[in-house]
Parts: sequence; structure tokens; C-alpha cells
Amino acid sequence: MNYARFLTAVSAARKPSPIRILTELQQRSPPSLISLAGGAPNPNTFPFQSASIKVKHGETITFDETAMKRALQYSASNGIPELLTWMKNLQKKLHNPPTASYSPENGQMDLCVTTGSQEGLCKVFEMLVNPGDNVLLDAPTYSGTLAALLPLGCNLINVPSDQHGIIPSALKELLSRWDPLEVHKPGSTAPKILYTIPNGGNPTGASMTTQRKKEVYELARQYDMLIIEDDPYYFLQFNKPWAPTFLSMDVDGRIIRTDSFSKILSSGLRIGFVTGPKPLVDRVVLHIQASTMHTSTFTQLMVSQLLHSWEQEGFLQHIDRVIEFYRKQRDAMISSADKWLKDVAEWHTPSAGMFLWIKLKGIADTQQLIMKKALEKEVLLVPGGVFMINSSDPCPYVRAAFSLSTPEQIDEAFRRLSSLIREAP
Ligand SMILES: Cc1ncc(COP(=O)(O)O)c(CNc2cc3ccccc3n(O)c2=O)c1O
Repeated sequence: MNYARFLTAVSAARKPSPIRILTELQQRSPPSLISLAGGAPNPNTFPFQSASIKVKHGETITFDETAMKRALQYSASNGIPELLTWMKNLQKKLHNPPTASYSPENGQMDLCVTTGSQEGLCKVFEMLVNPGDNVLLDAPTYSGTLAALLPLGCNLINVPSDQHGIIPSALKELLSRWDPLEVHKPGSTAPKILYTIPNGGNPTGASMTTQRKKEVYELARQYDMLIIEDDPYYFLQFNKPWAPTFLSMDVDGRIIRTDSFSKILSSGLRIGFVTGPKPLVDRVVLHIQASTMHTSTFTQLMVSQLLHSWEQEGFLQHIDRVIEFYRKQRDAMISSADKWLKDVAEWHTPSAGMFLWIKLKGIADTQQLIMKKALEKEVLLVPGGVFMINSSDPCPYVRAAFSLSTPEQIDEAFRRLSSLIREAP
């Protein structure tokens, strides 16, 4: 793969920070080295001494004085070593990526920690997207992705999709505007990236089938595109075996995958990961160096201690508990939708994630209904327009999350929504 062709001029211009080079040199040197180089503060001056964090299923996490001093200090931009190693081993176990055995220059699987997958997405888009670029994605899509992409001045092209994700024949038809043999020619307008949320899509709840992923991957090979696999709901798939990921079929090193701990460990700790070819992950890390420097060391150490005490088996047992919770929530929402909305709305039952995408019958656009009438009825949902490439396009859908409310609250909310729809002019 020629990764240089995908980089923006800004990303290509990024250089390693000299200070970070010195810090890493120091970390590789024997303790006899005396360093007057690093501008890091002396942790003996910090007011925090120790911490003990009780874990529901597992050992208490403790930060003694030595651990606390490390937790409160700067750390490596790509992530603390023990968390990186744990995550790389998990990616290899779950996805067995072909690129794990490749050489760095040929796209060896690498990984870095980001402050939520939101940071990872934002930095990946800023690495790859120039003003005027054609970018493919299946709308409706996550509003945070639109917020990161639209200001870059690119041209977002919608790839038709349904409850099973991107429709490969539609992608093939869309790409037929370009000659695959000419995509590398200077000035080619052929799309270089495709973004999708393959499991429990936000807002649609859609999950891609394995067959569709294989067909989409082959089209990406034909047109030399990168695929950004944004997969924060991967661990919220209600049925096993979990769907094979694009990363698991990536023989070329053209998949950039974003994972998140937000839906399974904590959303407030802000821990995400970018997994992809080393030449591209390196560029994301250089951007981290120049922006946040790194994700909170304390947060990374806390999560790393938990994961090491659980090991992969304990982590996956925790995931099973989380899945059972969201499956029950999903079932409660579907039951209430059947009870209150059957003749006024349509939906598909999601097999992953935390969202139900509901089409209101006889209503062209839900914006006003939700923002005015629904609030009067004291029920809040997200009008579908916010997930569209052009948010002013009329959209008859609303997104309902089954993550926070109790089954009883969901039932009452849908009773209120039902009466609202029936009263609509
Ligand atoms: C497909 C997809 N990709 C990336 C992310 C970002 O997750 P991160 O790892 O936590 O950074 C998300 C998070 N989605 C949302 C977040 C959110 C936060 C506050 C309030 C509302 C929110 N709603 O509604 C959301 O959908 C997502 O759905």
C-alpha cells in the first residue's frame, strides 16, 4: 500500500517532537543516566498521595505512592506500554488481523490510545481529508462524525444502506463513475475513504452482514480506498458469534478501526483506540503529540490495572454482563414499541448497540414535532435530521436510546409519543 497518497499536506508535514524523542531516549537508558533534559514537573510536589478504587467484579485497584507519582506524570503519546500491549493482544485474539505479521512499512497492525474514539475519528479524518475530497459514508450516521467531517470542506457522498448496513451493489454502482485503473492519476476525484459503523449503527441500529463486509472490502481493494471502521458497539452485539470485522479480513492494510471503552467500562474516562497500519497510526500519534500530548496517564493506568487483573477471560465475562443488560433493555423497548407504536410507526429490531430508529408514519419531518410538541408531552427523542448529511433535509425518523431509562420509563415515554403522533395535524 502507498499510504502517502492518502495523507493531507498537514499530516505529511508533522514531525516527531524533539522533546518526546529525548524522553523516550531517557526511558530506554540505564538508571545511571542523569537527565536534565525533561521539562516535566517533580511529582513530589503533587498533592495526591495514593488511591484505592473498588471494582464490582475483581480486585481493588490501588495506587500506592510510587504508582500515584507515575499516574500523575506525563506519559508516551501513543499510550502507556502495558495498556498498548493488552489491547494489541486483545485485537489479535478477537480479529486475528492478517496485518499483525506484516512489516511496519507494509502496514503492520499498530494501535494507539486516544481520548475516546471521538478523538481518534477526528484525528483520522484530519489526517486523510482535504477540502473538496469525495468521502463515502452511509447516512444517517453519528452526528459526532458529521461534526468532525463537514468543517473539513469535503463532499460527503451517501452510500445507500438498510438495516443490514451498506448495500454493496449500490456502492459498486456509485463507484462506477470512476475508472479503477485511473484512481492514482493526479487530480483524480475518486473517493479515497469510506466510513461506516458496522455494528449497532448510530442512529439506525443497523449491523453489517459478513458477506456485505467482504463485498465492500473487495470494492475498497478495487478502487484503493481506506475503510474507517468505527465500531464502538462491537462489544454490544447481542448474539454470538460476533460478526467478523473489516480488520479481520484486512489483507492489504487498508482498515483504520476505532474502538471505544465508553459503552463497556466508562464513557467519562475517555478511553478509545485507533488500530491500523503503522504508517497511518504513526501520523495520528504525531498529531496527538502536537495537541493533547497523550490521554490521561491516571486513566490509562487505572484501566490497565483492571484489565490485567481481569485478563481477557474476565474482560469478556464483564462484556457478557453488559450485553445481557442491553439485551433486556432492547427487548423492553421493542415490547413497548409493539404495544404503543405499531400502527403509527415502523422500525427494525436491532441486534446490537443501544438505539432504535423509528419511522413515524404520515409525518414528513420530525424536527418540529420533537423539539416543540414532544417537550410539551415531556418525552425527548432525537429528531432524525441531525444524523443526515444535510441536517435541513426532512426526515420522518426519530432515534430512541434504550441505554439509560428503565423499562417502565420507556413504556411511559412511548405512550406519550404515541398520543403525540395521533394528535399531529
Ligand atoms: C458511532 C460512534 N462513534 C464514536 C462515538 C464516540 O464515542 P467515544 O469513544 O465516547 O468518544 C460515538 C458516541 N456516540 C454518542 C456519544 C454521546 C455523548 C454524550 C451525549 C450523547 C451522545 N450520543 O447521543 C451519542 O450517540 C458513536 O456513537
